[in-house]
Amino acid sequence: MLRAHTVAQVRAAEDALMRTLPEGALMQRAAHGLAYAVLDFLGGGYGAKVLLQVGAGNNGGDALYAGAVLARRGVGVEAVLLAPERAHAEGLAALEAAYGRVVDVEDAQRPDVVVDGIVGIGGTPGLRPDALAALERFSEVPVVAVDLPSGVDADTGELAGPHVQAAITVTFGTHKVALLADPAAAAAGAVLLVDIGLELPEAAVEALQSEDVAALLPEPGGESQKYSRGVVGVRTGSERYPGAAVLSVAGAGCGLAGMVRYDGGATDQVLAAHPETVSGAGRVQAWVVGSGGGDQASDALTRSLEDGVPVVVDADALTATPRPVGRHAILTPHAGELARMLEVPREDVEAAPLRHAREAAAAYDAVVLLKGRRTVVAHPDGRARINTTGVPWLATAGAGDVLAGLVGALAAAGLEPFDAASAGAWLHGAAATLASHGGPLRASAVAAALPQAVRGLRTP
Ligand SMILES: NC(=O)C1=CN([C@@H]2O[C@H](COP(=O)(O)OP(=O)(O)OC[C@H]3O[C@@H](n4cnc5c(N)ncnc54)[C@H](OP(=O)(O)O)[C@@H]3O)[C@@H](O)[C@H]2O)[C@@H](O)CC1
Ligand SMILES: [K+]
Repeated sequence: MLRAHTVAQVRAAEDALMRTLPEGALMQRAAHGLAYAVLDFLGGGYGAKVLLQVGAGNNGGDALYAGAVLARRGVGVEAVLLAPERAHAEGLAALEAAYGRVVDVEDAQRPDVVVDGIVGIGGTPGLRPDALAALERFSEVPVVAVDLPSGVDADTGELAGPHVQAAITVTFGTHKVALLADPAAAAAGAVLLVDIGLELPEAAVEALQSEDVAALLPEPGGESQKYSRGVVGVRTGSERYPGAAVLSVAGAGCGLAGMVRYDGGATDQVLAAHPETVSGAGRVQAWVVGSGGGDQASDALTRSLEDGVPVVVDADALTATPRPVGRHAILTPHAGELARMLEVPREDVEAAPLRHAREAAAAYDAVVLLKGRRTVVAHPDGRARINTTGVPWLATAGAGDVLAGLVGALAAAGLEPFDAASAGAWLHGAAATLASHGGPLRASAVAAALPQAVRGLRTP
């Protein structure tokens, strides 16, 4: 499991650890990790040039100490001090002892890499004009961010004005929430975690990794039969929108549940595309409702909720969902749908997906899966997971139908709604990566790649 913590949690863990260590030891661990990450990024030290952007706090201290390590490895290191009187004194002395140079920004040479040590977890969101001006001098040069891309809100992943856009972020001790949650996570680039020995409490936000998903997936045994593996019922699509039914049944038919039952208005098309589907009402262990259901979606939702089994609620059924609906429901909106459900502008949801997913989970007392580049799964008890698999090509019509069906199959197989939603999002993204091969994809190809994504988890 990849874990992200809040600033308060990191501060408490740092304080506890610092009491047991010699002064400055933690910063040395951080700075060495940072320096070696920069060397890797540069592909070697000699002849390379690095410019440090150094703020007034310990984030700048990390950059200065790392600069000293780099300078001793043959890198030409220059440092711009944004607050010269308050720059980390020992870090600055270390840099100068290694023949690094302090320069005014207009005198700096064009570097191969800019190191962003402007602010870390002590920063307020946004960038001050002097920092912005210093960054703009070499705006085309890749940035390695120290701990966080400066300017983002560490605890929420929200933005408040200008911020650093990093190629990589080297973070210390644990991931910060902003490194997982969009829109800030999109500013972090690839994230490298340097272990500095912190003992941390339960995470504020998690991201499932392949081994977590593998451990959650159902495992058929010799005794298994189709009913014991779970039946997933699908009430999506209509005569007018048969495609939604075909695609959600394709997701539900990923093979992780024992059987798919279709009980909607596009039976002929579903059976033609997926002959293994059983048609008509009957007992199921989870329902999938909403997508392409048009006017009948609300009725399908009501009937499905009456069964008391988990219900995946998508698209047309979302606005008809009672508030609260209860914890057997898994709501799967995209930003526009969540905006309508919460009666807020869509841009507000896009600017703060984690916050809005949590608000909706609390308001509906249900698991909410908010689709996006970084899909958020929020539990009404406050837990949240963020999905990191997938490719931009996955933003395509019908992909959400496949996801709803897949999550339904996992719930029918016995996963808790929170696990079904987050494992479903992970597999959906992994299947999209396989289907894409770096190029465009169709939603049906994502569904077709699901067994391969599952197989990939099982191969040692
Ligand atoms: N603690 C530890 O053991 C370890 C900590 N480590 C490192 O320390 C970092 C935290 O350091 P920190 O607490 O000194 O705060 P930090 O992020 O440098 O920023 C505070 C300074 O920035 C300024 N400032 C604020 N907002 C700003 C803005 N928008 N734009 C511009 N400036 C702004 C603010 O100035 P002021 O508001 O006072 O003018 C203040 O002086 C952490 O992220 C990690 O990198 C590692 O070495 C591992 C061990
Ligand atoms: K930074």
